[in-house]
Amino acid sequence: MNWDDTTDTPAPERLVGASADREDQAVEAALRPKDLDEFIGQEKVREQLDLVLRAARARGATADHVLLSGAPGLGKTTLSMIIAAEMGAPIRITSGPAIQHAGDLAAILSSLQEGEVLFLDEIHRMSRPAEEMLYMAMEDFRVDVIVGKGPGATAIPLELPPFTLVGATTRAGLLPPPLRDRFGFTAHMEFYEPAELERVIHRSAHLLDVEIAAAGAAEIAGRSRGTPRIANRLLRRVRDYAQVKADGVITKEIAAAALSVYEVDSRGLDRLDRAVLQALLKLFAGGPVGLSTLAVAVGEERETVEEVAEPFLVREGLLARTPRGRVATPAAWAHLGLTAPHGATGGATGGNGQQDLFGT
Ligand SMILES: Nc1ncnc2c1ncn2[C@@H]1O[C@H](COP(=O)(O)OP(=O)(O)OP(=O)(O)O)[C@@H](O)[C@H]1O
Repeated sequence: MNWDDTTDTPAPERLVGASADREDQAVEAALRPKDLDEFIGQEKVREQLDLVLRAARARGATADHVLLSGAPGLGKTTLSMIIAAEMGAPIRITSGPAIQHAGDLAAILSSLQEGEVLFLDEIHRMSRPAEEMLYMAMEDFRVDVIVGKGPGATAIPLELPPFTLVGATTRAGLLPPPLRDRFGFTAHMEFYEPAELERVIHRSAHLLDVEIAAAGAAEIAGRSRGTPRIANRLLRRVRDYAQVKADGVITKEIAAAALSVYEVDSRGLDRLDRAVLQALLKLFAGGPVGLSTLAVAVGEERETVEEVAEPFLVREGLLARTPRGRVATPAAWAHLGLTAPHGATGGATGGNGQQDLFGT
């Protein structure tokens, strides 16, 4: 496998952050499923992809270009490697931010072997000229390399061997339609169900040679935010705790105790998520409150609250973004074990699910 990615390794992140930190990158290779049968969940995507790949193999052809969209850590890189493995093809890995000039892309494309899989992560972040070069490469397996500058510049056509582009994006909506249309198969990856994450955790525990009880895996799965990468990361932290504080076996109690040390609660909220909810409930009676005011109250940047904490709180149904500001839902009061003050705009009558939240 070839790594062309020259972007910086991201700094270590929150324990429940979905992007890969350095430790993830070091261990993930060992935990990646190697073929479609080993890949857990995403049934529809697997079934459809299986058909696409089998048909291409039967024709002796290169597989169609594939676009994978979905949040970080759901298995896009893993699937691209599986596509290459299933096609018996080598894979080259790069990313949109690493391709700033059309020449960068031309260099990669012109060195591809026949049938090779080119994985382009964060394809929505590629520069415009590179993107335009990619259109022709995808469609005609040809690029025009521009030599020289100004009026004397000439385009030299360069034939490419047939290849399969696997593009990955967290933001499919940001892709220009001409690019989106050139993919023969598009798959959207969903967040995983807790039962699927339990299977991911059991599989990883087996590979890491860690003993884990079913209830221990369920405890970790429930806190993993629907994301295999987070499940694997939490498993490693729980393994440390089990090794230091117990006999190395992960039980439900050990998992819960370990994750409370790391301040990851029963729904996967961390310190920042809870600070935002607590401020919203305790200082602003559940809202509505403006984002900037909320950010000042928790001592964080506005962007941090908006981009780091809020998406998961919204997805979990704990916080709503309304035109009048941020509002806590009844589930938020219940989750923090608080009772809404009578008459609070974002108010509920407590943790019993009765509420008049949007009735005002
Ligand atoms: N379906 C799955 N079954 C088992 N393990 C999985 C699955 N999906 C992902 N994983 C594990 O989760 C980790 C992260 O997966 P991967 O790197 O493929 O995510 P990604 O979507 O490419 O993330 P990013 O968008 O940050 O590049 C890997 O270690 C992989 O082993």
